[in-house]
Amino acid sequence: MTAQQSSSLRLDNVTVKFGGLTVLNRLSVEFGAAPISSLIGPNGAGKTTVFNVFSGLVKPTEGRVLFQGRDITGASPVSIARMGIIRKFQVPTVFPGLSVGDNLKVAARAPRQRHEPGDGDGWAIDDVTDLLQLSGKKQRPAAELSHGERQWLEIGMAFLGRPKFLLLDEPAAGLGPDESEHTARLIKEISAHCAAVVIEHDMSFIRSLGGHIIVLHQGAVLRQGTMEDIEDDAVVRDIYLGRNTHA
Ligand SMILES: Nc1ncnc2c1ncn2[C@@H]1O[C@H](COP(=O)(O)OP(=O)(O)OP(=O)(O)O)[C@@H](O)[C@H]1O
Repeated sequence: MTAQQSSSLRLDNVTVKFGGLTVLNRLSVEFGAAPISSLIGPNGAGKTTVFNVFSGLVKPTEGRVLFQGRDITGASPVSIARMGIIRKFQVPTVFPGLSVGDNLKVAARAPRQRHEPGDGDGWAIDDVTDLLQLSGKKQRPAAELSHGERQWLEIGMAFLGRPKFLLLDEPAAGLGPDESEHTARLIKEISAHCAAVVIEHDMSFIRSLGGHIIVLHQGAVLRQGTMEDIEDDAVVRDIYLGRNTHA
C-alpha cells in the first residue's frame, strides 16, 4: 500500500455558517481514495471554505473533520500542517530574495512533522529542482521567476514539507497552456507520494489531471465521479459546466 492509499481526509456532516449565511451545508465528503481529487463548482459554492476547514482556519459550526479516522476538528493550523496536511495558496508565497535552491532548502529544513515518514521523505533538493524543471535557475533569486515558475517552486516547497495531503488552491490560475500542462504533470508526479486535492475552475486542466472529481454546489456535494461521469451529467452541465468553464 502506498502512502496516499492509506490516507483519508474527511468532512463528516460539516456545516459552516457566517452570520446568517450557510456556506457548507451538512457536507460529508472524503478525499484520499484516489491519488488526485479535484473540487469544482460555481463561484461561492464553498470550495475555499472546505480548504479553510481542513487547514484549521475556519472551525465548523457543526460536524467533524477526520484525518486517518482521527477527529481533528478545531485543531490549530500549525498542528494540522505538522500532521501532514499542507496547503499551497493561490498566490505564491516564496522568499523572493532567496535563490530557488535556497527556497527549497528552507522548505526542506522546516521542523519535521510528527507523522510517520512518507514517500515524500528523503528527497534531495536537486531531484526536486529537476522535477520542477527549474535546474537552470537554481542559483537565481525567486524574484526573477515568472508567475508559473513561482507556482512550481511553491509546489516543490510544499512537497518538501512531506505532506500526506497536499491542498492546491487554483494552481493553474494565470498560467498559459504549456505552463498548465507542466503544472498538471508535476501534480501527477507528486501524487505518487502524497494525496493531492485541487480546487480549480479551468476544466481543461482538471481533465488533464484525471482522478476523482467532486462538484460542490451551495455547500453540498452535487455529484462526484470521473470527468466522463461529470461531463455527461445534465444537472452539472446546467449548473456549472455550461456557463462557467474555460474548456
Ligand atoms: N470569512 C467569511 N465571512 C463571511 N462570508 C464568507 C467568509 N468566507 C467565505 N464567505 C462566503 O462564503 C461563500 C463561499 O465562499 P468560498 O470562498 O468558500 O466559495 P468558493 O467556492 O471557493 O468560490 P470561488 O470559486 O469564487 O473562490 C461566499 O458567499 C463567500 O462570500
